[in-house]
Amino acid sequence: MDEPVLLTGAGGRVGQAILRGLGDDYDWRLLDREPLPAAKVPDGVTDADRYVADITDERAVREAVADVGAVIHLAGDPRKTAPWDSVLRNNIDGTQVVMRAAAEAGVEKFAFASSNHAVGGYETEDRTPDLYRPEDDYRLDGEELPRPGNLYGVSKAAGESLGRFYHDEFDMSVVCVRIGNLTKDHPPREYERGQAMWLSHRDCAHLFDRCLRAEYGYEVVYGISNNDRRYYSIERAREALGYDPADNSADYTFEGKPKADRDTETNGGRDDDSFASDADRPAPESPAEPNFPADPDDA
Ligand SMILES: NC(=O)C1=CN([C@@H]2O[C@H](COP(=O)(O)OP(=O)(O)OC[C@H]3O[C@@H](n4cnc5c(N)ncnc54)[C@H](O)[C@@H]3O)[C@@H](O)[C@H]2O)C=CC1
Ligand SMILES: O=C1O[C@H](COP(=O)(O)O)[C@@H](O)[C@H](O)[C@H]1O
Repeated sequence: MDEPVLLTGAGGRVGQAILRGLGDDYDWRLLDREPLPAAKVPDGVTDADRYVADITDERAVREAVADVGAVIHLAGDPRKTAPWDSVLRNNIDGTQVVMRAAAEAGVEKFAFASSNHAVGGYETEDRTPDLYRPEDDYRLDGEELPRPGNLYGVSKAAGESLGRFYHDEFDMSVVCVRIGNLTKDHPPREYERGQAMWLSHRDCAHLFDRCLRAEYGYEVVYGISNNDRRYYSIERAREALGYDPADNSADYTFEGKPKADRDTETNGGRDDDSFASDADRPAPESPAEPNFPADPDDA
């Protein structure tokens, strides 16, 4: 892609996984309502390409999307316990502002961070916990209707619907990635559901790279690694996008330790957590903590 790529929510966990993997591969324009410390910004991204703005600010968003070829839209409230006023503002209203601005500016490709929680309602009592185990062959493939298990999931289903609308009305290519559970260096520990939907950092970066490079119309895909345990199919992501994940939660013990003789995740080839290639840059205070209060059951 020759034009810049706008990344919203660039300072967060997913944004940083993408930038650590693909920092050198695109001309990035970064938007976040929190100022990004230098350690979170790839080399070569100028101050002019860093927007400190809320995604509900239409003017700022229009400025940020001008002349970009693609948008990866991550900004929002990621909490599964998020209250309605927050998801309404940050996830639904904010997503509509970003998608409309992108469509009206003639952006070619738009990748939207949807969530496993858009379909959490399929995890019924009679299906769980078997669903999370490798022997179980139940699969969601992205063709099913959304079935949110919480209001956060409702907001993600709304984002998918907005994507459908802006694809149909403006012919913008839209891919909605129902992201599983992103953790760094190892799958979620002692958590069957989390291990079934693990998305490693390098697979996350690779998947969004494919969202920027592949040709598609409107797609809903699952964003998980190649886990033996899984109830999401990654076939559509493979077919439509050319996704070819490298990681598998089965290569780790239930406690999250790498099993012997496996190729441990390399963090996109970088051996630390930051972009600080020169000694003058401050080290990150902490790796990409979410700026909403944590979900109570997240350790
Ligand atoms: N981390 C995960 O495992 C998953 C994440 N997702 C989705 O991916 C996206 C990113 O999630 P994380 O990186 O985990 O969250 P995060 O909380 O670490 O990062 C979100 C970033 O967006 C920014 N932001 C939030 N609201 C904003 C607004 N109104 N205007 C401008 N910036 C705003 C925050 O400052 C933050 O830097 C979210 O949409 C989330 O729902 C979906 C499924 C799983
Ligand atoms: O959408 C999201 O999902 C992941 C995984 O969900 P969980 O119920 O297993 O915690 C969550 O970690 C992330 O914060 C959220 O945005």
